[in-house]
Amino acid sequence: MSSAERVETAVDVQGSVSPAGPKAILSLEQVSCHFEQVKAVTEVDLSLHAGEVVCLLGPSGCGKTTLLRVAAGLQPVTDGQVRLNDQVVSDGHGMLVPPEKRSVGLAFQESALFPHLTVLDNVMFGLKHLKGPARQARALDLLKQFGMAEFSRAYPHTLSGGQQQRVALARALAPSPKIMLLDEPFSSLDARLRDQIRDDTLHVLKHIDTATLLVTHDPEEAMFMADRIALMRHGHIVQMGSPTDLYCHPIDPFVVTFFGPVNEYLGQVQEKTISTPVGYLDAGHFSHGDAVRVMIRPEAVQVRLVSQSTAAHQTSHVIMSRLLGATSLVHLCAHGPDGQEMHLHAKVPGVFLPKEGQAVELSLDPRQVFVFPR
Ligand SMILES: Nc1ncnc2c1ncn2[C@@H]1O[C@H](COP(=O)(O)OP(=O)(O)OP(=O)(O)O)[C@@H](O)[C@H]1O
Repeated sequence: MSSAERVETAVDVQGSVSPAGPKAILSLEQVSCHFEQVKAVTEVDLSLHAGEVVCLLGPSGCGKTTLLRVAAGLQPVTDGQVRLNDQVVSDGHGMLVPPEKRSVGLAFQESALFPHLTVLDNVMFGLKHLKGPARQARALDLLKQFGMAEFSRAYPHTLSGGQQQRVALARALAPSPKIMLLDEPFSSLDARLRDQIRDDTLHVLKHIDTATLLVTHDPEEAMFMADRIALMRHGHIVQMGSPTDLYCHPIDPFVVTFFGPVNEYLGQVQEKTISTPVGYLDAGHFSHGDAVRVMIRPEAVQVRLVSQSTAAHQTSHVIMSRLLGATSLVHLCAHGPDGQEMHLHAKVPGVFLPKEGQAVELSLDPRQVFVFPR
C-alpha cells in the first residue's frame, strides 16, 4: 500500500453564488415564509436568469415547494420581497401582482389535464391571445418537441402517465412563459421513462430560453438538469452553485453526504498531516492537534491489485466485490501506515471484481476527499 503517499485534500470551499451577466428575471430577496410555528423558509436570497435552470434540492420538508409557491405568487411571504423584472410582486405587506399576471408556467408531479379536451385543445387552452391557425401551429410545435404530435387528437384518459406528463409540460410551456416553475415533474414516472422525459424537457427548456426553477429531492436529477443548484435544509439555502461547485467543493458534511454515501474516518492532525488507513492527507488550514472528520467518496478510492507479500491481516485487501452495472463496488479492509484499520467502499468503473482476500494497494483522488472539523 502507498502508505508514504501524501495526498492534497480538497477542503471546504464556498460555491459561487450567481452568474455574472444580464439582470435577473426573478429575484427572491431575504424571503421568509412562516406558518405559525413552522419556519418553512427563512431569509432566502435567490435569483433566476433567462435561459438557466436552477434546481431547489433538499430533503423532504426543507421548504422547496413553499419557495416555488412564493415565486409563483401562490404563497404570500412573511418577510422579504419577490421581484419580477425588477418590479416588486410580493412583500411582507401582501401579494402585489397575482399569479396569472406573472407570466409563469407551472407543472407539478401529477399535472391534471382537462379530461374533456383533446391533447391539442389542452395545449391550446393557454394560447387565447393567438388567432386560430397560429394557435394551433404553436400548440403542435410544442407537442412535436415533446414527441406527442401524433397524439394531438387523443383524449387524456387514453394516454400513459408519462405521455400525460409530456402534454402537461407542453401545455405549461406553450404560452412562452418567462419563468417555468416545475415541482417534481418527473417523480411519478418509472426510471427509464423519467430519464427520457427529463432529457426531452431539458432540451426544450434550453431551446426556448425560459428561466426555470425546478424542485427535486433527487441529487442526480438536479445535477442532470441544473445550471445552478440551491441545496436547502430547514428552510435555508445551505449552498448555492453549479453542480461541480457542490459536488467538488461542498461547504459542510451535509452537502457531501447529500450527493451519496461516503467513507468516514475520524482522525487528528499531526503537524501538517492526517494519517489515515489509506495514506497521509495534507491537513490544509487545520492545525496540529485538531480533531477532524475525513470524508472520502467511494469514487475517490483507487485500487491496484498486488501480489501478497505479507500476511493478509497486515495488508490492505478485498472483502468482497459487487457489480452494480456501469460501476463495481469493492468492499476493502484498509491497513494504515500507523496500524489503523478501516472498512472502505471503492466505486470503480466497469466490471472489476477482485476476489476476497486479494491484496491491494490503495490511493486517493484528492479532489473527492473532504476534511471538516469534528
Ligand atoms: N400550508 C401550510 N401550513 C402549515 N405548514 C406548512 C404548509 N405548507 C408547508 N408547511 C410546512 O412547511 C415546511 C416546508 O414544507 P415544503 O412543502 O415547502 O417542503 P418540501 O421541501 O417541498 O418537502 P417535500 O419534498 O416533502 O415536498 C414543512 O414543515 C411543512 O409541513
